[in-house]
Amino acid sequence: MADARIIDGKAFAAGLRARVADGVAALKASHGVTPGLAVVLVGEDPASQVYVRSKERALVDLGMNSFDHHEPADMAESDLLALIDRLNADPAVHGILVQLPLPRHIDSQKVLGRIVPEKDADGFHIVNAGLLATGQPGAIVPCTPLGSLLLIRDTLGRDLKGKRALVLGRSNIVGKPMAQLLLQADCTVTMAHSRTADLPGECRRADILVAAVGRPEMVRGDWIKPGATVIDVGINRVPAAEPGKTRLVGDVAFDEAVKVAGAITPVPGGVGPMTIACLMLNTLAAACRAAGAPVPEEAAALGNAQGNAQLNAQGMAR
Ligand SMILES: Nc1nc2c(c(=O)[nH]1)N[C@@H](CN(C=O)c1ccc(C(=O)N[C@@H](CCC(=O)O)C(=O)O)cc1)CN2
Ligand SMILES: [Mg+2]
Repeated sequence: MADARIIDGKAFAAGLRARVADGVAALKASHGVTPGLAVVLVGEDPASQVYVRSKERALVDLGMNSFDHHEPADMAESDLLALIDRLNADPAVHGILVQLPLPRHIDSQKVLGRIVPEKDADGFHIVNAGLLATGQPGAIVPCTPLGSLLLIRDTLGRDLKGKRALVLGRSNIVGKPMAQLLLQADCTVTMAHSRTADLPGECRRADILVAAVGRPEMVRGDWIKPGATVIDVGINRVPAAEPGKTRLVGDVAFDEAVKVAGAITPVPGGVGPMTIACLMLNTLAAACRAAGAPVPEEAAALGNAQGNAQLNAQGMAR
């Protein structure tokens, strides 16, 4: 069997960013509105600093406003909540992003829950989770699962009806929303996790396998159904062969899986770049909603007939 097609998330993300830039220009021209995202970073975690810088650069590159709030690690939770309140009230701010993880003395759920749902660019608020779970078009969808769905659609086409999908991992920010998106796309969805019996057997039944457990190379080649589409959400840093160096691996043993799968995302260069591109898309969508302009279809990402009918009714489908 030929090796799997490598799904180029970096290239797809570049195309998506170009479409977002076009949408930003169109919104400026039609409504005189420049989308703006407040980027809140608390503390000096080096990885978070890198991600936040990439987000701020992407915003400016695509013609949007970046409102940067870099706060000290010992910031009081009450001060962070007060900052969120100010951003909620600011009409120039269409989206608010609080980089995770937050320092341990701050209750992340409390902070994320303080963001008004319509500015929740990450889609982490329980109102957005509820809208997604009930299949409503106004949901802001978390960036990593949204990006994963866009890659799956690009690989398999938009009709995913009847496909068996397995989501490995049950986090609120990846596993659960990913399962909801696949369910709405009419897949038969299984959620698996560390306590699942016969995990390899469950995986082997899946036409679409999304791995989001945070365990380096846990999914082996012989866990994969021949020809399956494999989406590897894991970003794990492990020691490299060269002493003192590290390298990135996913949750899937890529060298084994590539020989069995039909298509597979690499790490790096697969799902990762989609996360920031989808944050840009969600920011544009939030600004469109605030301005009463049509929302880009990719941001809604409802793959089912019901969702598309709802979108058509609002003149949003492409
Ligand atoms: N508020 C949020 N916090 C965090 C999120 C998030 O979506 N919202 N996700 C992660 C970090 N993250 C963005 O914030 C992120 C992680 C990875 C990548 C990425 O492009 N990865 C590259 C590899 C990068 C490298 O070499 O280290 C890839 O996979 O190709 C983008 C964004 C946690 N926090
Ligand atoms: Mg990747």
